[in-house]
This record gives sequence, structure tokens and C-alpha cells, in this order.
Amino acid sequence: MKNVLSIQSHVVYGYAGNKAAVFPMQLLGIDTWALNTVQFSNHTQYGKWKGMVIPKEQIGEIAQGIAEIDALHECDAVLSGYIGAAEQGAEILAVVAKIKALNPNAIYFCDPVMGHPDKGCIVAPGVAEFLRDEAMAQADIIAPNLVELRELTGLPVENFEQAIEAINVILSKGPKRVLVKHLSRVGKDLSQFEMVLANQDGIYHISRPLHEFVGRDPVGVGDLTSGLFLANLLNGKSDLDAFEHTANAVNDVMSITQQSGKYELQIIKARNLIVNPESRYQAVKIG
Ligand SMILES: Nc1ncnc2c1ncn2[C@@H]1O[C@H](COP(=O)(O)OP(=O)(O)O)[C@@H](O)[C@H]1O
Ligand SMILES: Cc1ncc(COP(=O)(O)O)c(C=O)c1O
Ligand SMILES: [Mg+2]
Repeated sequence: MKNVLSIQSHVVYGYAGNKAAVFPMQLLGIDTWALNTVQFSNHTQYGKWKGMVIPKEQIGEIAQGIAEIDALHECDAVLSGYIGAAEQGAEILAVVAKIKALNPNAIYFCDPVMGHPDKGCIVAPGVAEFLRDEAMAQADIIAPNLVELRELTGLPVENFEQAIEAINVILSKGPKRVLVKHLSRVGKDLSQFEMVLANQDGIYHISRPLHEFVGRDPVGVGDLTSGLFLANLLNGKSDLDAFEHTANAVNDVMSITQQSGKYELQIIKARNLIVNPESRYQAVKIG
């Protein structure tokens, strides 16, 4: 059994952060240790929420507690996502360093969740700078969306070619794999939902249908995507197989969510499809 320390938000109602990642990773057979950066009533794209950011000291203390029962070396990967306050950043990187010292094979997967001006995803001040200036260089895998790709590289990224250039810039800064979890407006076909995966061997592209949601699109898709991709890799899948399974499982969750007419991701309803997706979209090697 592989173990992941998943450091992200907790929402009591609905699915984002750890709520969108932990159960799907468990479904794939990964023991997921959820460490929450915030506890909110609901995700921030409702425009209002209650709850608190967890004090930054909790992150190191919880890891220390696990070390003191002699279990921290069992951690195979750290996954970080939504951060509640910039000061939590240094604590997360210290935990990553501590785990890597105990288990040199452990990896750090950084989902660089940033604020999204058009969508109302609210992230605390300084978090984007922390992700760009400190976390990116430490990450073995990083999974930006288009907005995050621009912020991490400082490049405008107005088209597909520029997205590939930006990915190559990130690959020169430390991460060994870059998963662009949503190409959005710089995709090849704006009527599709597209992702790119780049590693040392090449660049892969995958397209899946863009579903129509009435009013607003569900939140937590990026968190679900990152969790599933990491879980697949820990299960020993090749990068290509992990990428395809992730795209197909997330597409099935989106289909069920859309058919149900819901705003929150229908992760529980789609549980069997997360394990065995019905979709069969395939990635294409493009470089
Ligand atoms: N197949 C799909 N059809 C339509 N919308 C989708 C699909 N998959 C994801 N989305 C939407 O696309 C958006 C992706 O958000 P974005 O901020 O670009 O990336 P991320 O969720 O990865 O951080 C979300 O609003 C999500 O609901
Ligand atoms: C509390 C919380 N966690 C995580 C996220 C990230 O969600 P996504 O996967 O859509 O980027 C958001 C976005 O609004 C959020 O409000
Ligand atoms: Mg996101």
C-alpha cells in the first residue's frame, strides 16, 4: 500500500481540495493522509463561506507527531493544493524535506492552486508568489492550469506553442513532470477540454468533451485531477497510462455531475467510474 500526505483545504459541504482528492485516491488503493490547510463551510467560489485557516504550526506538528510514532518514513508522496495563508508554504516545504530525508524515494506533487480572477477562486495574498518562487523548484511534479502556467513562468501564454514553451521553462527549473490540467483558451480546439503532460521523454496531449453546465462550472476538478494522476503513478502506471486514466475518470465524473444537474462534483455517485472509467479517450504524443 502506498501512502500520500495530502495537504489541502477541507470543505465541510461539497467537494474541493482534500474532499475532491482523498476519496478518489483511496478508491485507487492509496492510503491518503489528509492534513487540512483550512476548514471552510464550502469552497470559495460560492463567494461567501465560514470557517478558518488552520494555524501554520499545525502542519509541522502533525508531521512531527507521525514521525514520533515512527510512521513518517512510510510516506511515499506529499501532495499540496489549496493553501490557506502564505506562511503555511514554508511549513509544507519543511515537511517535504523531512519526509525526503526519511524516504529518499518520496516525491513532492505541487498543485499550484492560485486565485482565478474570472471565476472567484479566492486564495490568500502571497500564495502565488510562494508557489512561483519557492515551491516550484522543490516539486517533482507540478500541475498548473492556464492561469497558473502564466503566473509560474511570467510568460503571457496566448497560444498552444507558447504553452509548450512555458512548460519547458518549468522543466528547466526542477520539476520532472508538468501536467497542465486545463489548457483552456490556448487549447487546439476550443470545443474540447484539453490537457498536456510533459516529462523527460516527451509531450502528450489529450482531448475530452467539454460539457455544458447551466450557470456555473463545478469546482474541485483540478484537485480531483491532481489526486488521481498521483495515485495512478504510485500504482506503478506509466505516465501515459496514468494520464489517460485520469482524463477518462475525471470526464466520467463530469458527465455524471452534468447529467445530475448539480454544481458540486458527484464524486460518490461516480465512484465505480473513477476506478473503471467508461470513457476511452487516448493521449497523443506531440513532441
Ligand atoms: N469536461 C468538462 N466540461 C466542461 N467543463 C469542465 C470540464 N472539465 C472541467 N471543467 C471545468 O473547467 C474548469 C477548470 O478550471 P481551471 O481553473 O481552468 O482549472 P483547475 O480546475 O484545473 O484549477 C472548471 O471550472 C471545471 O468545472
Ligand atoms: C477551498 C478551496 N479549495 C480548493 C479550490 C481549488 O479548486 P479547483 O480544483 O477547482 O482549482 C478552491 C477553488 O475555489 C477552493 O475554494
Ligand atoms: Mg485549480
